Amino acid sequence: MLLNHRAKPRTDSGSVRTAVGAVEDPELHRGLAELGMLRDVEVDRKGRARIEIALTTSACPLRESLREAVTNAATAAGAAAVDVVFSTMSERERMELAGHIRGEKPRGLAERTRVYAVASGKGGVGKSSVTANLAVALARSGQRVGVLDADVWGYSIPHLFGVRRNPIALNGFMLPVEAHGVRLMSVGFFVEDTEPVVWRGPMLHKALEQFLVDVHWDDLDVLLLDLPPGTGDVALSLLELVPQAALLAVTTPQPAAQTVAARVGRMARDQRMPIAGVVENMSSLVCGSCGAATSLFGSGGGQRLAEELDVPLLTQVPLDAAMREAGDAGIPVVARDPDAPSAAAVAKLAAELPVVRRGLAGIPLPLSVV
Ligand SMILES: Nc1ncnc2c1ncn2[C@@H]1O[C@H](COP(=O)(O)OP(=O)(O)OP(=O)(O)O)[C@@H](O)[C@H]1O
Repeated sequence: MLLNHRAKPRTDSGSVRTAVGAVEDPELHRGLAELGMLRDVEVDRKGRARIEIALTTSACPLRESLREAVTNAATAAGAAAVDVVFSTMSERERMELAGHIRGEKPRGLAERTRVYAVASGKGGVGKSSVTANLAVALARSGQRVGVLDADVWGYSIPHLFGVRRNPIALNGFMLPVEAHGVRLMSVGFFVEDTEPVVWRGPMLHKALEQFLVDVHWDDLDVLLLDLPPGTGDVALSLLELVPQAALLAVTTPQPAAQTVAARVGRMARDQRMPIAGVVENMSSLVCGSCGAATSLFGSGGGQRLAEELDVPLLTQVPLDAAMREAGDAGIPVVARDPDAPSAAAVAKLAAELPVVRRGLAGIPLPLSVV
């Protein structure tokens, strides 16, 4: 009697399909099968898999990271070799996908999202660096975090996160760009670095509104708003658009910085915006070899501002070359060098960030009755 000794296939198309279907799209945060992005899956007798993935756009910037995730999932399911081929969704399929996403959850911000407006009296005190690092630290603690770069003239969030690409647009809404586990939206994604951006009042308000409403933030735990320095139109527009926001005031220890930061604090008070606390940045310079601390910008500014506003001084971030280098490299220091003194100070801020809610009594809400 002849026995069939042919080896059993290592896997089959059903197992590979199940494994790959569960791979999450990096920006839509749903499985590829659910999103209708997983098309043909063929596995030959030798266990070689050919997998077709339909992208939302042919210029999808996440093509390579998807290829890697799909290959890993198929390999884990037993495929001996994996060939990932990409196609592009038709307009109709994109509309269906948009409807599916929109139908599940409302666009814009979820009601439960905690919003912090990070503000400073003047430029250059490290407001954007604090925002970027706080966001990464919160994301690393397991929270869903977004950053809206509302510093519309001096946007630096794309640079600090090392990303610059157009967000994917899906029939009437945009997906935030994701980096280091944080969802980002910035004017900087739409313009060339050297291009001047000119805003006129109503246009500015409209753009901020779009960034809040037409972006699929998708049920964030925390949204950080990186405000332009000072007390200008952007701050006022955002207060109107996001009435639940709380202020996080960033200052250096210098008396001059503290005085102008106090103005921002008073503006918040006038608008009945709660103040979560004060962050003192560039506090002291710690010598790498001997550990001695030098107060380059003086001392006590953060504490005085906290007392003046009657809120806690949440953390003191030292002047740290690691923070500057990380910013220049486009990798926030919390991710690049978590043991650096500046990273530790921001991690403390993330761990102790107070939850504050504004009492909405007596405040006109941007709602209309239909
Ligand atoms: N704690 C720190 N130690 C060392 N360098 C820092 C620190 N904080 C910020 N910097 C550096 O200072 C510069 C200004 O920081 P950043 O852009 O975050 O300030 P900003 O207040 O947001 O400025 P602007 O409002 O003008 O955009 C950057 O080069 C940044 O890397």
